[in-house]
Amino acid sequence: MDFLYTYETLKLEFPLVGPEEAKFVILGVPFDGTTSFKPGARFGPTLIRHATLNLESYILDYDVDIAELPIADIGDVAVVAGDPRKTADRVRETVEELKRVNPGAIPILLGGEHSQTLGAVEALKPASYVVFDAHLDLRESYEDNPYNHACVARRIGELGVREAMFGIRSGTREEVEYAEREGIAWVHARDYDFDAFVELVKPLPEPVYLSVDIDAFDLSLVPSTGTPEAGGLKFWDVVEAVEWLVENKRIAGFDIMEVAGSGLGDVTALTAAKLLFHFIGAMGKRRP
Ligand SMILES: N=C(N)NCCCCNCCCN
Ligand SMILES: [Mn+2]
Ligand SMILES: [Mn+2]
Repeated sequence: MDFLYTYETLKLEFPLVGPEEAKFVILGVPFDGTTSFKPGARFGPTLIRHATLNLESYILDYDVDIAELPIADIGDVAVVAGDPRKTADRVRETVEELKRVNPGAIPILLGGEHSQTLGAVEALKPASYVVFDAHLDLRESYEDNPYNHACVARRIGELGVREAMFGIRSGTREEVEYAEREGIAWVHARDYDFDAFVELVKPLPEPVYLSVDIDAFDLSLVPSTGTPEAGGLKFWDVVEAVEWLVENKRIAGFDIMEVAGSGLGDVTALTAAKLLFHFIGAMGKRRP
């Protein structure tokens, strides 16, 4: 099947199925047009796919071989250079097209900057948005653009989607006050633990869209990202939360965003690829 806005790319190395029969559908969004500090997230989708070549498809934690699961990869979205809204429109239209041909598919976005999560959320209309991020992303506008990566959670909340954020350690006073006014729950990275995650996420309505801005992890794991911040989360802390979420909530979609880098085998892409495999593996382990 051909999508209006996608083109073929490097693929994962195990047998992939078509988007019509897949359970998981990977879509790259190589966009970094509003990156404000470190560029390179446009290379994220390719770097993550390449990093997966280094990993075993068998997830020994779960006794699941994801190569046996129905996964499709529909390539990357053709971005509109410098325009986060028009590119997110293409993401939205691509995900809408996918859901028309395969309503049961779970889209997995590989970014590319966080602004593009909006397109997937607009298409999927989840009841809740659970996000791991160093940043609140609740700015009204940043660098004269309301669709800047620093505004994505505000745009999503304006759609009426409930939000819970984890790993936060950066934001403005206005964003903190906005979160307070709007009842947006967030946990500072220094206060994060599994119990705090379950306590906030358990009452959220389903389905849930799970977004991981890779800068939620500690800087040692993700040196190549758009707006790096020290003092982040540990890898297995996030995986443990993902496992609980997958087991206890219906998932509308998933993404791993803000993976930048300039070379193959980049540490940040390896972290993202491992997380990707654990998400798919945990979904594969879940009772039908
Ligand atoms: N959501 C985000 N990634 N936010 C980052 C926005 C840019 C913050 N730089 C502020 C620099 C002030 N000197
Ligand atoms: Mn961030
Ligand atoms: Mn973000």
